Amino acid sequence: MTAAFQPTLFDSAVDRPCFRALPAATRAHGGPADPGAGARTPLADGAWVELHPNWLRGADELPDRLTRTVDWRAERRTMYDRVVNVPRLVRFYGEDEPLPHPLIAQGLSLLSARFGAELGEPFRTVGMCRYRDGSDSVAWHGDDIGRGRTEDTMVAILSLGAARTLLLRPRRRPEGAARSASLRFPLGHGDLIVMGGSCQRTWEHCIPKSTRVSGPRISVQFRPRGVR
Ligand SMILES: O=C(O)CCC(=O)C(=O)O
Ligand SMILES: [Fe+2]
Repeated sequence: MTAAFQPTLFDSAVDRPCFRALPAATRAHGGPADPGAGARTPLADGAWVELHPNWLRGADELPDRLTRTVDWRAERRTMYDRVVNVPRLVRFYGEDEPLPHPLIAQGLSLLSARFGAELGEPFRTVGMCRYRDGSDSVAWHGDDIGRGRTEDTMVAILSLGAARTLLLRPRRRPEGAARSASLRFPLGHGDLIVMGGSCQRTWEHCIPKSTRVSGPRISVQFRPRGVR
């Protein structure tokens, strides 16, 4: 008997993209060093993070589709006295702007349904980054342009395509102390990470460059009004 690949009814059902229901928040025990999957991990200074692996399942064609259909923008930024290329492509969809795919719109409303009551408002904007390869990255920062600088908020990120690692570290560093190790969140295709509480102003996150990246990645960031 040959071991040829035979798609089954079950496979085709799995192939249809669908969002997994997000479990109600449960608190992880053991503190920040143990970010348990699906659980809310409290971090120092009123920040927290939730990781939901495989939130979006079966959307294998979505990264290519977005790559082709989104009008990606290359940005340039002044760093000290030089103008440099931002090492990723971006596209920001403001409130009420048509979103580039129905799954992105569905994700936005599912996040609002799940977190809106606690957040006190819906998610409204969608930012997207395209990391073409392991030399694309985003440097340490908090999403603190706007309300994230002064208020608690939430930023939810859906990761598509190649796996990349998101790092988180506290901004505060006791005088003279070495920086504590950053927390590592490996994000694969379909995974969701939600940063909440004071995370954008008391912690920083980044996607470091890596030589061990298997291809392009797109991140989809869902934010409430006035957070960027
Ligand atoms: O690509 C990611 O997962 C992070 C993107 C990010 O932090 C941002 O655009 O503010
Ligand atoms: Fe960010």
